[in-house]
Amino acid sequence: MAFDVQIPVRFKHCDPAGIVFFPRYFEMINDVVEDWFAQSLGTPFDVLVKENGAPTVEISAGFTAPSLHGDVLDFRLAPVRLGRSSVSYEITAHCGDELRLRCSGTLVYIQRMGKSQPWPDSIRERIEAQLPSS
Ligand SMILES: CC(C)(COP(=O)(O)OP(=O)(O)OC[C@H]1O[C@@H](n2cnc3c(N)ncnc32)[C@H](O)[C@@H]1OP(=O)(O)O)[C@@H](O)C(=O)NCCC(=O)NCCSC(=O)c1cc(O)c2ccccc2c1O
Repeated sequence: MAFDVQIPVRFKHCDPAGIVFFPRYFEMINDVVEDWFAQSLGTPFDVLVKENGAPTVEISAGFTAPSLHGDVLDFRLAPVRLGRSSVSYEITAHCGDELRLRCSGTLVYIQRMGKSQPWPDSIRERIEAQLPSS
């Protein structure tokens, strides 16, 4: 099961050529992950960061076509591997039928500013239910 969210391309995302500048894609990707936690895993980041964190330890992306101011991007996040404290995901963004980006990332549940911690059961159960084999 995947998590879907739309992000409109705004003026703030674009370079002077009118296309999305790549760091803005990484901010969008983080927004998608934040929305996934809040809407699908039952843990908004503002709650999570009070005593914990979820920093990214690995991320890679490929950009297959430019996005323009006014485009609406359909982001899809799917968790692909769940470990003791880590989760790996894949994200795609399409505009209509056109693929704009692919991203793979891993984040780790930590004690605030500290070491990795096992996922709480409430989050683990929700991620497990979304893995491809479920
Ligand atoms: C995150 C670390 C503290 C982990 O180090 P630690 O020594 O505690 O744990 P391990 O090294 O044993 O690994 C635990 C776990 O992670 C997997 N893992 C580690 N590195 C990688 C990697 N490169 N690729 C893939 N997987 C990796 C490892 O296999 C283990 O998996 P298990 O599932 O088996 O447990 C330490 O790595 C660290 O501090 N890294 C730096 C992180 C960082 O600075 N990232 C830069 C951006 S910060 C950021 O993105 C961010 C920060 C926040 O505070 C957030 C808070 C809330 C939400 C989002 C945040 C956020 O995005």
